[in-house]
Amino acid sequence: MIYTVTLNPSIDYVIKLDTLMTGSVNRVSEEHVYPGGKGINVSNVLNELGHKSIALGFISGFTGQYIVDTLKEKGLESDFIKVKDGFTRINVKMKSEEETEVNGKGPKISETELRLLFDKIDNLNSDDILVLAGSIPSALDERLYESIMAKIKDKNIKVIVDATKNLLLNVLKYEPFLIKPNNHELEEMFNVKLTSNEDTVKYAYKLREMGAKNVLVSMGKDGALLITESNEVFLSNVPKGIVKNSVGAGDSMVAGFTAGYLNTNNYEDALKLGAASGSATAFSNDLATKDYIDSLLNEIKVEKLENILS
Ligand SMILES: Nc1ncnc2c1ncn2[C@@H]1O[C@H](COP(=O)(O)OP(=O)(O)O)[C@@H](O)[C@H]1O
Ligand SMILES: O=P(O)(O)OC[C@H]1O[C@](O)(COP(=O)(O)O)[C@@H](O)[C@@H]1O
Repeated sequence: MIYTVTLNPSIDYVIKLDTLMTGSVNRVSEEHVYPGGKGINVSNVLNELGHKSIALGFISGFTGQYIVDTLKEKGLESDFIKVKDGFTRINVKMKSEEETEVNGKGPKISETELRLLFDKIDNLNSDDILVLAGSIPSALDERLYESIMAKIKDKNIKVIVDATKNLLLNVLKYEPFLIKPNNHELEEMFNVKLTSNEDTVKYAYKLREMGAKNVLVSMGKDGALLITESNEVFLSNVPKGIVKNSVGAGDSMVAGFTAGYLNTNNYEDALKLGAASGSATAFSNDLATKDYIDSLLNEIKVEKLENILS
């Protein structure tokens, strides 16, 4: 079974405005509400691609209930822990000339509630896949993903981590199966400016050397680079399309990659399905549908880059 963990889910309130003017009243031209948070998005797109998963994490209040209800309506399985404090956050995504995001903080998680999550993770078996994705509520320890991985390290579970900075760097010693930073997060981690594929591969390879088995760097409209566990390097393009809402593109890529790998055990196929899923979401208001992903697949070209690792 695939388990996704979203410690800090969200309702994504996506609005479109012709112009965003700070300091004045703005009126939206379009508005959409989606259950969000990285692990939940991964579960959604996995479901589209025919792979069942169980969404774990913490929810709270009326906003949390909306997430549970919506996932249920879509036929997704979840096993969230209901926390007492506050409410599941609302993340505002504003689309005008530029994309502006305001992400909420999320509720406080108590020690007892956290222990309940560890109990659930304790029940995972060696054939399972665990996706740890997104930020953690501010009151929780930055080493939380690390503690989860330490707990399951002898179980041979494939762990996929999509997180930033120390949250990600701290887990590398436990050799996650896949990590997916985007190019900006990679720059931030090494305090560098990446100006070429060679540069990106160089820094992505450092994450391989620090323990990650496969490193997938998503680069928005410039596609994605993958360094596999046998140090093969692949570059994927992006298909043609009009960007509507790139929120969730990275999560869709993680889901597509995971589904592709499970389908054929082949990293090129995984990258292709990941790239098609990411772009299909970027070209949609909501997350990608299977039909749309399938229709973009034959436009995805994956190129093997030789002699790029020095
Ligand atoms: N503007 C875009 N045009 C086409 N494809 C895109 C676009 N933005 C994202 N994608 C696809 O989705 C993937 C993940 O997007 P990215 O923005 O890099 O991730 P994240 O959401 O984690 O920042 C990209 O590697 C690409 O395949
Ligand atoms: O947990 P974080 O890092 O605050 O991110 C949460 C946000 O990320 C998303 O999961 C989208 O992530 P991506 O655009 O990186 O795929 C939104 O649904 C959510 O609002």
